[in-house]
Amino acid sequence: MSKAASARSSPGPGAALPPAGAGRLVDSLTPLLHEWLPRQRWFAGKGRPITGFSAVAATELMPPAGSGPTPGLLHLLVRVEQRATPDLDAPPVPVPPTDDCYQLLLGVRSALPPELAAARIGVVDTGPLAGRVVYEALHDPRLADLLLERLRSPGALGPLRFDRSVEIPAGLVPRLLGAEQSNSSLVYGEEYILKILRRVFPGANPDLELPLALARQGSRRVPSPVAWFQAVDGGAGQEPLTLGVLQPFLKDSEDGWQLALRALADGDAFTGEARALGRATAEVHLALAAALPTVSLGPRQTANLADAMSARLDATAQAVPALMPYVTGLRTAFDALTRSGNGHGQGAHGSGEAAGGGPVTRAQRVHGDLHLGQTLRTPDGEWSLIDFEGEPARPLTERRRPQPAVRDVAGMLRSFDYAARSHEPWHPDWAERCRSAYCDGYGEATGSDPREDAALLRAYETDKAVYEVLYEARNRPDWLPVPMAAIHRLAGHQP
Ligand SMILES: Nc1ncnc2c1ncn2[C@@H]1O[C@H](COP(=O)(O)OP(=O)(O)O)[C@@H](O)[C@H]1O
Ligand SMILES: O=P(O)(O)O[C@H]1O[C@H](CO)[C@@H](O[C@H]2O[C@H](CO)[C@@H](O)[C@H](O)[C@H]2O)[C@H](O)[C@H]1O
Repeated sequence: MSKAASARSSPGPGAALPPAGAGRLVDSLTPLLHEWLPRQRWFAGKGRPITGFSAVAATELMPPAGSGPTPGLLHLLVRVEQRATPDLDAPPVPVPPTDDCYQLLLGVRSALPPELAAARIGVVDTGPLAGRVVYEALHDPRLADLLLERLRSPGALGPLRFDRSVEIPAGLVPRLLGAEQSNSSLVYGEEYILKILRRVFPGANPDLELPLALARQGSRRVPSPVAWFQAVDGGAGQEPLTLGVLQPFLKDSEDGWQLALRALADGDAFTGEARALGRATAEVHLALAAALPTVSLGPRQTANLADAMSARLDATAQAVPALMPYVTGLRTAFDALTRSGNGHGQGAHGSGEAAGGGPVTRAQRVHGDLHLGQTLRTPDGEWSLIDFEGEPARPLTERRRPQPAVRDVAGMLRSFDYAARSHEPWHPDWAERCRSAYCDGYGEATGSDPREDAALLRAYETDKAVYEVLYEARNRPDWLPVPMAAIHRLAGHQP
């Protein structure tokens, strides 16, 4: 971030509220947030009652007007406390209490025009905004425009710091992308896309950190960030929270998921694209390994990896009882990681022996949640990777740890299976051929086929399918049969 324009005081109105004011504001919004927040797709704490809201920071990007049509824009960082309670319809499970921090951008008006009706959160009862309507600001072009203005002129505003690495043109017309996301994104003038992170954490967010590192490396496989904003004043030595990243918008690109479904519908093989995707993934991995530290995982760390996968399996089976009959079969994939002589450790990403014997696995920074929906093919036929946030449900420290690169390969292999399974009739051969072509392409670019790391690949594929079971149970219960079919296969049950 050192090359970025440095923070200096920012033009225009706006100010941070003092802690007491921020607290009063969030208290007055609490009844509305209770009702609205759990309904948002990006709210990660679904299925558990909210026990409280508290203010981390509140900043007026545009102070609410006393009256008249001018909208105010409030930037809130809100801590959401949730009790440890049973999850879904499952028997009690040890889901620990959480207090996650969410980023909210709220518009404030005295009356909401009809075109913003869908963005309405509600009318505030008490406190400084009593009688005003608050709404999801990203739906309001005037407020989306204001956010871009902040990014165009780097500087500090209370706890918020806006940085940019290039000049950004003014007057780009904003549009909000569809709601099916873990975060929220605004496209400006079909030239840039601003991703607003919703659940935010102290520490460098890989969604900014990795594209910046790849840009330094000269990688053309990832759109490089041109501006970003953070909260820097988290108190008591807390690291900054990454809040948003602006990147070039890949106009007229299509994502790999849509293209794969279209190929299935048209009876096309998709193997050429799968091979190209394998090469693109490999190129990103090579660039990440060159840009950021890599480590070797010895037998003990590999055993820890297997234990963590096993623990996730147990916790998920508690939360989603349909997984229970498969636990023993699935665990064999994790147990195999701790045995030597099983093909693990022979490929490019797991090579050599530890001093005391046993395999050594190479680990590096990875994408962490790679699937077809995270790939974009531009009109010139090139593939890019996006969304380096990692699996949103995992802690940031875990997501930022170097990991075996086959983890991403496994994610993409799962995705070909997902695509085939979500098409009627099911085409298992289509998925098999794509999976194979993807590994071929990956091997061509790295000189080593990921299938050589058979045990590691199977373990990661199993771990990913377990993650997907929980993800679908929480977010899209209708999709649960898709990962469950893979669970059936990976556990060694008869078709
Ligand atoms: N640079 C880009 N160019 C074009 N479209 C993009 C770009 N980045 C993201 N998108 C689109 O925005 C969607 C959401 O972005 P993503 O980073 O995956 O957000 P989330 O973490 O909320 O899922 C993607 O599925 C893709 O369609
Ligand atoms: O929101 P993100 O894109 O960061 O990722 C989450 O949502 C994904 C679904 O939108 C989910 O991916 C799963 O479904 C995909 C099809 O919609 C499929 O291609 C993936 O293979 C499958 O894992 C992802 O796991 C989740 O983290």
